[in-house]
Amino acid sequence: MTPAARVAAAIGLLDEWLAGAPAERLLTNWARANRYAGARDRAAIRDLVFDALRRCRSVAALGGAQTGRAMMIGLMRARGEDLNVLFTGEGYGPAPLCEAEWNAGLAPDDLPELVGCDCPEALAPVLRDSLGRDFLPVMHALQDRAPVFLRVNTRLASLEQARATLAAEGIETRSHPLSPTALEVTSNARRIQAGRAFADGLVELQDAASQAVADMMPLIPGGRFLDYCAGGGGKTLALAARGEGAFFAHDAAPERMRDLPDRANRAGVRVTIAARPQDAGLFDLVLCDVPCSGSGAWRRSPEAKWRMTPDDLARLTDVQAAILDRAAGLVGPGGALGYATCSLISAENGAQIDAFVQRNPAWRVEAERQFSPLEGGDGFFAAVLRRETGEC
Ligand SMILES: C[S@@+](CC[C@H](N)C(=O)[O-])C[C@H]1O[C@@H](n2cnc3c(N)ncnc32)[C@H](O)[C@@H]1O
Repeated sequence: MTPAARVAAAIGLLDEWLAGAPAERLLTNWARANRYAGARDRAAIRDLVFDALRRCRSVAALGGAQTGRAMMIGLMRARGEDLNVLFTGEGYGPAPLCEAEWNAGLAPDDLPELVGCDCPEALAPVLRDSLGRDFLPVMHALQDRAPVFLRVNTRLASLEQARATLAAEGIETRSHPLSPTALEVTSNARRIQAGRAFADGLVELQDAASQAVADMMPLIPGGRFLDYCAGGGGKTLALAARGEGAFFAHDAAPERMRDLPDRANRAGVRVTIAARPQDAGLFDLVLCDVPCSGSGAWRRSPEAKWRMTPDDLARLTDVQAAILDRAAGLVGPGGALGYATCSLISAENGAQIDAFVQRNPAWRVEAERQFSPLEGGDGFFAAVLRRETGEC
């Protein structure tokens, strides 16, 4: 496909997204319906769609309308591309711009602040409150693609061994200060999942701040550890790679853990799926990586930024509080309760922990940390709590 034909495909997909369809499903269906498109075309179209979604407000304003076509015009304007080359109407490319389109759209310097930083209007007050002076730098950081990070499975390889195996496949990496197991991929990220290092369990795809959250969780040798909101099991595997013990994974939606047994096998660790953790005894650590706004990960999942409402946020904070209260009952004497979100919003983070301690005065905060996208990884929050009296 020509670059112009890819732009035309992205325009169609963005129109469907604006009508309410989820981006991932649209891209999958598009690939099925257009078998002539190769892997490079699919990747390029995906990048165009996601680049536009990260900057949905600003590219629509630069293009002059909230349509797929205007968003692509706006994105190309933001990139300084020549619209006469991409919008020719030749082959499968989009039609040339009409007079009105040439004149439509704001200049970059005229974008209102929230539009220019692609902040959702309804969540702007809580984001401003939560981020303080970092509000604008963080919102601007979330307009760009996230770096690709790997977690080295130090049970199977050292950082240097993993780097060498990756380099032999043309995948260049560098270490990252957020976690001693993190490698930032600097070239050929698309080769990772087909490569040896990945197939042999030496590395997993995992954001560096997500790894740092797992690093913060206290493990004791031979202990019993529960990942209470395990999802795909990224944090379960990061914990299990750190030491010996019995690792359990639970999720209210067990189908999300479908791939976890295979991933654990590949990583050389054992993870027990706990359908009813309340029947599995007490634990030395219960980690609650709770459902959240995902605001720290909006670079990876940009549509969540535009679809989340303040009501959704209020519902989520209720769920988070209920999960913490339930999980606290699964922690044994002297054990720890871990809490994590990939959120930048304090109602889901520090305020949630403060409220938990108010409801449960026997617990104290042992560690607490907000990770900012300005540090390179996703925005994450993590806290470790311990019951002071040892009673349960
Ligand atoms: C942020 S995701 C977890 C991501 C995962 N820990 C990882 O690192 O890949 C939150 C998970 O919480 C699960 N969840 C939602 N409500 C829950 C509940 N009441 N109890 C347990 N899990 C819940 C969701 O199904 C979802 O998989």
